[in-house]
Amino acid sequence: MRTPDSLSPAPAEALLHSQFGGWGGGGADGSASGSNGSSCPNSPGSGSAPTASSYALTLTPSHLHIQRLAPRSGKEARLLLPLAELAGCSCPRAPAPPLLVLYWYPPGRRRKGVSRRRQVRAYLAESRVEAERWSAAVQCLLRGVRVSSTTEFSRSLLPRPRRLLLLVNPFSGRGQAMQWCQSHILPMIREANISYNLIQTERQNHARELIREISLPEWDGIVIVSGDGLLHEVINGLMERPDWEQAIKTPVGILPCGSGNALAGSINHHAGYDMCLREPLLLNCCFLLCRGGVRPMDLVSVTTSPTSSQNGRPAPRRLFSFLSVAWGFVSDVDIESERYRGLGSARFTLGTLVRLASLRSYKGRLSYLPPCTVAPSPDTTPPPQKRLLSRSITEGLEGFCRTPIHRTISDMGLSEQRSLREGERERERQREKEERQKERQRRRQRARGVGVTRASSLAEDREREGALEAEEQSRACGADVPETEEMDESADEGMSEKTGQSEDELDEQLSEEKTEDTMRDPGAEDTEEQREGVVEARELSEGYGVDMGKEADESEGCDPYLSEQQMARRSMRKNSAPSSQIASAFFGQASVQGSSSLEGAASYGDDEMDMNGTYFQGEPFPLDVARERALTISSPFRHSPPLKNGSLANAAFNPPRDDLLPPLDQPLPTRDWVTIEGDFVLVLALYQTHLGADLHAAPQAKFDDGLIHLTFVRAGISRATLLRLFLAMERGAHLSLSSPYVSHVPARAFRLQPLSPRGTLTVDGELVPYGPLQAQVHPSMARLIVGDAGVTITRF
Ligand SMILES: Nc1ncnc2c1ncn2[C@@H]1O[C@H](COP(=O)(O)OP(=O)(O)OP(=O)(O)O)[C@@H](O)[C@H]1O
Repeated sequence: MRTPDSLSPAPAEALLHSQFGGWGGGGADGSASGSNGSSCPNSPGSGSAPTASSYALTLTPSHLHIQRLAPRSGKEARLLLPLAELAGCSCPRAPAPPLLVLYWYPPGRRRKGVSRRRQVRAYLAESRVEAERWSAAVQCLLRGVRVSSTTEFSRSLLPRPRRLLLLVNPFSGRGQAMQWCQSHILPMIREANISYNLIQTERQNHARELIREISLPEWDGIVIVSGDGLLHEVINGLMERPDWEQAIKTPVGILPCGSGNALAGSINHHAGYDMCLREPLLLNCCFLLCRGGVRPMDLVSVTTSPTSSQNGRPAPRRLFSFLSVAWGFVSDVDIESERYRGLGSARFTLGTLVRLASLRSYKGRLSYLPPCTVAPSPDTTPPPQKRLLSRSITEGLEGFCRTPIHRTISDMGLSEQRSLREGERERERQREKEERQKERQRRRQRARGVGVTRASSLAEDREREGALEAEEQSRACGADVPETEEMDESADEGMSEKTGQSEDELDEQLSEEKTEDTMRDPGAEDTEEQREGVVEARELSEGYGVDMGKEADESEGCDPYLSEQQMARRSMRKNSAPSSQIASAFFGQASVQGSSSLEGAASYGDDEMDMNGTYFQGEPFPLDVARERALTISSPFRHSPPLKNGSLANAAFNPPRDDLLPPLDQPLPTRDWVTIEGDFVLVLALYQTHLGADLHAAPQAKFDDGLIHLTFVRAGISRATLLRLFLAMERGAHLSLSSPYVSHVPARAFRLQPLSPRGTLTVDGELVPYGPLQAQVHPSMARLIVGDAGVTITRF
């Protein structure tokens, strides 16, 4: 029996005080308690019986104080039972004896993976009326009913029992969902006096269809017993209803039976519990569900590339996400590790090792809108005037590790330029030129070992491209091309970003692991090591009894082991891919293939899926500068009609507008947006604290902070550093890991334009068409059942 320091409640705190007899006698401490449900006093014929013990019970708003009176009363015979650890309470009907039954789930010892234990404690009241009074009082406190020491407790004070719709995916995770329902979930839910209806899903999208149709007022909450994928269906089913505004306010909950269980990990963390997996995690989440606290949760509206034509015209798809958007390493691991599903959450560990062994990078452009800056108070110095014409330059990426850079905007601001007077333009050009020179100077210093990495600017890429092409032409004509400083530098920059001896790598090699290889070093040793890595991963997987199959890998156009020259040229061209290509993809323009593959337009409508379920584009992005400029000065999105797209297009209602984003086929606003362009190992947008139950990837996130937490890792990072990043992520300690390749920034919206022709994109772990994608947060749109921790807004 636990003996806390101050056991006796202050008299003013006491709501009820009575004497009870003992029941059952199974407790090791001699108290009348049963445990683990084997002798549940709910069933009169269960074999339990009155004992000779007697107890004094005192109920306060936060605790139940239990003092054994006989035999052996005293300090050591006291128990302080926090109501926060009770799942429920009951008074079995006649002919059962008048019992007060408490269902207590104290947390396990604070050790990783130790589960909370179920204990049933029963006390025999003098009369049924007394037992019911106590039961009502405890339930009032558990349900948040306002009470005081003068309250006359009775059943009539209680709100009606809660009703939950449980949706179970029997195939999630390792296929244990139904078994865990029987053994853990349903017993606890019954003890909490919750009514439920359980439906097993029969196929993908079954839950989504169901949620679109059902009458929602009948339910106090929709709870999925599965992984995150099924909740994604439910959220989207709710958003596809004509009454979506009301429907999305239905509290949703999750009982983790999947492989990743990211949202469950976030709920577990929010409640203040230690990280755990499998049954301990399930018990924690089920317990929190029974407690019933509800919080607002942000949703992120994601617009993806179209997959199919509607009336001959491809339309973008829109969906709602509660967890993440991933591109590169994270989504690759997620999708490719499907084949190891039998391993449960270990599938991600294995998938990570396999992907690390053959690390890929992807070209692309990431633009994001940082959170609003706080309006300056009158006495503060006004912020420096924004540069009117700026470029997509990212300086000092190491600074990104902690602070967002807000000042960088795209170079597509032709509409802004128009408003400049001639003189201003001239001064601006001059300033730009000076800045470019300074930048070159800085880069030279960095290349000597003290620098930081940078993203290539669109304008500079074009410059380089032009210079390179001119050089090529001259060479083709047999001309002797003078190697000016400008040319040297451009080529050098271009090459340095593409080769194993990049300035960034120099940094990292110098600072942390001089002997380590980097992923894009084309050297023979590197390739050898990669092969070894694959072999190791294969051996590991064989150890698990898993057939790894053939790696889907290294498609044309993104082979990291091309010659330096090829790499530099190819990437220069692709980095310059403009937003016009998105437009042409949507509207089928410029679909004619030119003689050069670079002149054709990519068509997202032609997305294909390979054997691994990976979407890829048939063609790389071509460059169409004229079209891009035309689009750049087109009208801003604010005047455009609300999006009507994807599965929501046919509905006779308006889904919430993405007011921060233009349509996907139009350029982003020039103000406030930051654009980073180059080679990425991964881009991850997360809005929960956890990416998996054991991956604390965004410790700073809150359910309703109105933020998307972006993490991006740029090419050049070594495998060792990437592995360290993921290992540190388990503890949420990765934010302090300093690498110039790793950046963490908050955002309200972002756009991702993959420029590599092949890759995987996932939303909440579900595969979506590969191609441009954009997203915007909609703060506090949904409601999540999270239990008691934090500020409880309401109870369901
Ligand atoms: N009865 C079913 N049969 C086949 N697929 C289903 C069924 N019910 C749901 N699905 C789909 O299965 C996919 C995976 O489900 P879910 O995410 O719940 O499990 P998981 O992948 O094991 O977990 P996690 O997403 O946490 O890794 C989802 O896309 C979901 O839509």
